[in-house]
Amino acid sequence: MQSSQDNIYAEALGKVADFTFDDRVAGVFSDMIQRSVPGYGQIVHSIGNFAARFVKSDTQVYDLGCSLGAATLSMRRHIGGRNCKIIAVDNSAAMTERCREHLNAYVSDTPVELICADIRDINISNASMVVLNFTLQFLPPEDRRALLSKIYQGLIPGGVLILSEKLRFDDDVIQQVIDEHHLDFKRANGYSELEISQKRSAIENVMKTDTLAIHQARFNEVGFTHHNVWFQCLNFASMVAVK
Ligand SMILES: Nc1ncnc2c1ncn2[C@@H]1O[C@H](C[S@+](CC[C@H]([NH3+])C(=O)[O-])CC(=O)[O-])[C@@H](O)[C@H]1O
Ligand SMILES: O=C(O)C(=O)Cc1ccccc1
Repeated sequence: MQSSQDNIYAEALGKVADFTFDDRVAGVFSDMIQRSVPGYGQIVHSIGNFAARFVKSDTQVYDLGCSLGAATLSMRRHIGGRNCKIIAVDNSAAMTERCREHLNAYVSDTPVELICADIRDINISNASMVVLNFTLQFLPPEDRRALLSKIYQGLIPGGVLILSEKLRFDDDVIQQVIDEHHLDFKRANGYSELEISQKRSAIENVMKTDTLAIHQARFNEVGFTHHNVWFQCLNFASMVAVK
């Protein structure tokens, strides 16, 4: 298990291709997400605490878009002895291969079923907790509501969804102020102007962010009556919804 520094966009690329979760990205993903997403470590840590409170015996737990398994590992540490299964799903083979190594590096009595599949195609049932930690933003916007509805239907009463997302803001001034602050965070973490602008070009077609109002409306549409932001740092927020 080897984790390297992200220098994917360090050299000038003639044409910047759309961002994909390929082998190169998977190899540096841990470094990339920690240097790009303020609050990521705190969110992953807190997901473990939510699991300790919400995960019920004899139920299932889902980590949708699990990447290297950070949220799965955090939850698994807190839910031993409950006869639960964690179902971790990602459609990147490069990610799931590395995720398997991470999961195998620790012992636990909670089995993890790791599936390389599209989260739009899996069944969700008997779930006491579902995590979408920075994954929904990569689905085509028109597919997001159906996924959230499937999650709502698959949760048991009292079950919880943790949804973390990069936000966009309707107010242009606020958008600019917060975006610039986020870029300062990336600069402070060692990313150059070239890396920042090439990464931006790479993700602009594949990551269509929603406003908080859109997330709230969607929660209501699919049936969640209890939901709120529980963490926000700049344009990165994590929401909790309870069935
Ligand atoms: N349709 C899809 N089906 C399955 N997986 C998908 C799909 N679309 C994207 N992915 C996967 O969603 C993950 C998003 S990263 C999640 C971080 C992780 N949750 C973490 O807590 O470290 C967030 C980021 O890179 O900002 C990638 O691994 C994709 O392959
Ligand atoms: O890098 C960024 O600016 C982001 O918005 C977050 C991100 C982090 C990791 C992969 C894709 C997007």
